[in-house]
Amino acid sequence: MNKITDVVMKPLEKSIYLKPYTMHFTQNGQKKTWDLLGIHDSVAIIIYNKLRKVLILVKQFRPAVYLGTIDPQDRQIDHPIDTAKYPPENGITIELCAGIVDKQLSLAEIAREEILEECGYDVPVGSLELIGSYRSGVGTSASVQTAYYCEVTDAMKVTQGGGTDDELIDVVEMTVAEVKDYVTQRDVVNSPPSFLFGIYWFLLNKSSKY
Ligand SMILES: Nc1ncnc2c1ncn2[C@@H]1O[C@H](COP(=O)(O)OP(=O)(O)O[C@H]2O[C@H](CO)[C@@H](O)[C@H](O)[C@H]2O)[C@@H](O)[C@H]1O
Ligand SMILES: [Mg+2]
Repeated sequence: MNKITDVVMKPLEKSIYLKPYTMHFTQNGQKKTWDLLGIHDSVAIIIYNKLRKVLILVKQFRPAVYLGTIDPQDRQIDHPIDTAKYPPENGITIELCAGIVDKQLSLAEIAREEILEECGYDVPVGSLELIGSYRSGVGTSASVQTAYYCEVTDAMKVTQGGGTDDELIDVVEMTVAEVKDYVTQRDVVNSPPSFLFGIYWFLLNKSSKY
């Protein structure tokens, strides 16, 4: 996919993607604090190619997932990460096509753009079926993610996809049987809860129709 080298952790200085805070509050008269990260809202799309009966998914290297595979004593600031001991491939996930809400467009328009940029399908915005919105996390960061369902055909495929600018994304196709095996495996599923939600939503609401 792509070769990851020269990995080293540095302290966060400033970021346009996340804002660290401590919230101070009083609950039932008791003073408390909670450490938090402010992050963007997002959209995610379950894409089904109805002609070839495959789900269209994305595979990419996720630094946060990779970090989670590294023992705390081996990820100290300014100490190079041993990529022989911790293979970067362990940071590669399978996910729904998804993107952050960072433009003045409707959520459905942002979803349409992500489908085109990441997966290469040019879909009419009206073909997106709204599934619903939920909290992306509740511990240290929480934003709203809105999920859509979209059916595509090969005639809508206009590019290879793969993301924009410096994004490196592989488009992956999985049959319903393959995705069922993937989400029910005993090993850790290297995918976020939003992916599991989307796949189970599809299996419950759509897959029996095909
Ligand atoms: N912390 C960071 N540091 C540096 N660059 C960053 C960054 N966050 C974003 N970026 C940049 O912005 C781009 C954002 O990509 P997307 O809009 O496709 O969102 P993404 O799929 O990562 O997350 C969406 O999809 C996944 C689900 O698969 C959700 O977990 C997530 O909340 C949602 O926003 C990245 O490719 C990168 O260039
Ligand atoms: Mg994305």
